[in-house]
Amino acid sequence: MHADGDSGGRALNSRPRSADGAHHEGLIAVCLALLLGLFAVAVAGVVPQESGVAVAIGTPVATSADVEGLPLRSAEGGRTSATLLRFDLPEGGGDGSRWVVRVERNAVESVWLQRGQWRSRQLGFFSPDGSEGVLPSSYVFPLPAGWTGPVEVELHALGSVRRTLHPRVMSETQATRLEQYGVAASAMIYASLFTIGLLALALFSAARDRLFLALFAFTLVALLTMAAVNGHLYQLPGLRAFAFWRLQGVSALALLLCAAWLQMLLQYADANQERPLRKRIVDYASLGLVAVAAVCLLNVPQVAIVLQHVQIVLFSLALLLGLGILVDAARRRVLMAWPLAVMAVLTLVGVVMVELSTRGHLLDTVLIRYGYQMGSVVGVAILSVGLIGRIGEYRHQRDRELLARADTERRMQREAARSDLVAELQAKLRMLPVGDTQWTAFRLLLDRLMPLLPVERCVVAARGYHGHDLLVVDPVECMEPVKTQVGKRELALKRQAANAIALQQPVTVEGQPSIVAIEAVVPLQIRAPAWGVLLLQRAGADGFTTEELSLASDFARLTLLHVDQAVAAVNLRRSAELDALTGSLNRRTIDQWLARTFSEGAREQQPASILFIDLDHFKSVNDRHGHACGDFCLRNVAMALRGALSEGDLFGRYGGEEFIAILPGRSGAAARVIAEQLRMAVENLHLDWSGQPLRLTVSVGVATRLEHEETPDAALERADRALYSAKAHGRNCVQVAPAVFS
Ligand SMILES: Nc1nc2c(ncn2[C@@H]2O[C@H](COP(=O)(O)OP(=O)(O)OP(=O)(O)O)[C@@H](O)[C@H]2O)c(=O)[nH]1
Repeated sequence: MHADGDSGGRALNSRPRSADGAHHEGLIAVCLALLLGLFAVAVAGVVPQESGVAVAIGTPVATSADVEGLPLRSAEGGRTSATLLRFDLPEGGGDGSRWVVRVERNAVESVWLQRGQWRSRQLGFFSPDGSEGVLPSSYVFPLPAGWTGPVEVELHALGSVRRTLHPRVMSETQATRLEQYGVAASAMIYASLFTIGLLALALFSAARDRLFLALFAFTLVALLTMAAVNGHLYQLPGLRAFAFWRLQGVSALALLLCAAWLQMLLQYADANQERPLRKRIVDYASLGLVAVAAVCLLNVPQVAIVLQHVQIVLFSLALLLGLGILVDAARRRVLMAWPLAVMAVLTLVGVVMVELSTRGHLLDTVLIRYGYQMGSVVGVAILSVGLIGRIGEYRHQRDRELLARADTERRMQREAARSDLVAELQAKLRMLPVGDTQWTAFRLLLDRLMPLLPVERCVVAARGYHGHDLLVVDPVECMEPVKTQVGKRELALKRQAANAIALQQPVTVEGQPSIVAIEAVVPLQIRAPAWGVLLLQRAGADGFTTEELSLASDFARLTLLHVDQAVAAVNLRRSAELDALTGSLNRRTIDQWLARTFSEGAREQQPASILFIDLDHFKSVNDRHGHACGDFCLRNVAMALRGALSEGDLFGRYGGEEFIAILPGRSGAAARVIAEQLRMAVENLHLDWSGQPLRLTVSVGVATRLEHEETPDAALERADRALYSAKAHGRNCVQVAPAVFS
């Protein structure tokens, strides 16, 4: 079974939005369109018909009217406008209630009705009367009960800028119904903006993105602006002072809203990064709008008159600029840009309609009055959805970063484990005997590999690797069952060891239908006929990733490399230190040990002795049986002599048929005894060369370090003379050199 896992991270879409994201956006847009449709149908069904008594607008009383309705001119200098309303009142109220004159709430200083001595209460936009109720949408003047038939009444208004009023006569019940509708519409608008504002704050605290703080600010300004436009701002105790700026305050807020809208869109469409020129244009436009808003707050009446004509142009320009940003964003497939663009167009149309109605070109209806505001709220809601959708993009981005970081950390962890393994292999394998080298190396391999791979069992099985069979198991408790399993699978494992790449296969247990584990077989690159495998077993059906398998292969390769190097180094060291024929220490090594033994003996005031051992009449062996027999004898004599020595004694071939034994810590007497043992060991050696028995003897010269001697030269000379003496005494004997030979 091949590993089919990914390489540590799934490929993530790097495009700004996936097809899936576009699909979601479409779904959201459809839902919003449906909601809007439902809303429109509900509004159409709920808005009461503005039926009532026909009102004929008569000749203005104080100033001339140039548009239908009631034109109002600057109130500076105390001028008011008044017009004569003519209507015919049937007997009693339309539905049993009183007749009222209802005028849509427009930004006038004050408005009232007058007929002869009778004068209605005086109502004002900026100073709402407590009796008008919560969130009033009109000025309502109840008419005296006795008025029936043709009635002529003057409508007086005082204002700072030109406004067109649309008075209507209707029953009080109908006026109340219209009023309730207005309250509901404005309450919905404020509540929606308030909720979106709170949502923006919550999103800011969750996502810590300034974009949501900008959305909160935008929503707040929108809420204030709409409350000011509808005249409700001045009902709130804390904000009543805003009435000081009259209409200019409303204009200032509306201009600020336009600036906030542009900045918001810039952030939303991410244009500040991609379109530097447009960002500059939008920044300048926003600055310009803020500057005009600041001028408004100077409260100069002339500015108010000029603004009355200019502000619609500024609003439209801001909306168009925003529309441009949105269309561009929609082309770049920014989430929710198309629905937002549509809402921007609808809002633009709504604003223009309101302006036309203010100027008397259109009837002032509740739908016109609140329609564009509701459109704006829906726009803000769409904007919020678009921005919330961006959270998904942030999440993708963050996921990508987290994955990349996790990947880097994992790679660093593996690199660290790899270099630790190399360092440990180098440090520990240096001085070990060959058999221990392999076991230690594979133990290190498992120790380093297991924390990196979640596995339940790790095994190294090798046969004939540098002459050794090996089975290293982690955890060690599994040794016995693993030994049995490996024994049974020996042939199969040998075949798998010949593969070039790691494989994995399911592990099943008899009687169980499902896979209980996955086993990876990583071949060890050992030269045939030796072979070896690294077996990794993971519980469950989750296989190993190719990355994991290559990691295991890499670690195994490194381990083998270091074992091979260590074994080669040991062999090299041996060949440098040992005599090739007999396997004893060679002359060079013996010289080093001699120097060391003597200097240590002198430093620690310890005795040390030297034995020179020379084969007797060896030339005749060579001559009689040939050099091969001579070599055979040398090997066997060396073995016998080595076997007769104790641990701690050193033995080497000094040259030709001459051997040397170094006996650290041995006095002359002890050395004599050992020399005698060596002599006897050779004498008792029964060799056989091509059916012919061979008997050999050795002569031994013994010398011991004198108290002052730090180097072996003199002692060597004494031992040599003692050997010479032994030869002279008939061979096959031991001679101890006196302290000074005479
Ligand atoms: N086969 C073999 N012979 C060696 C080797 N090294 C030295 N010899 C032989 O050892 C013999 C030494 O002979 P000699 O020095 O005359 O001494 P001997 O015959 O042992 O006689 P004594 O030492 O006086 O008892 C020579 O014939 C060398 O050729 C070796 O590595 N292999």
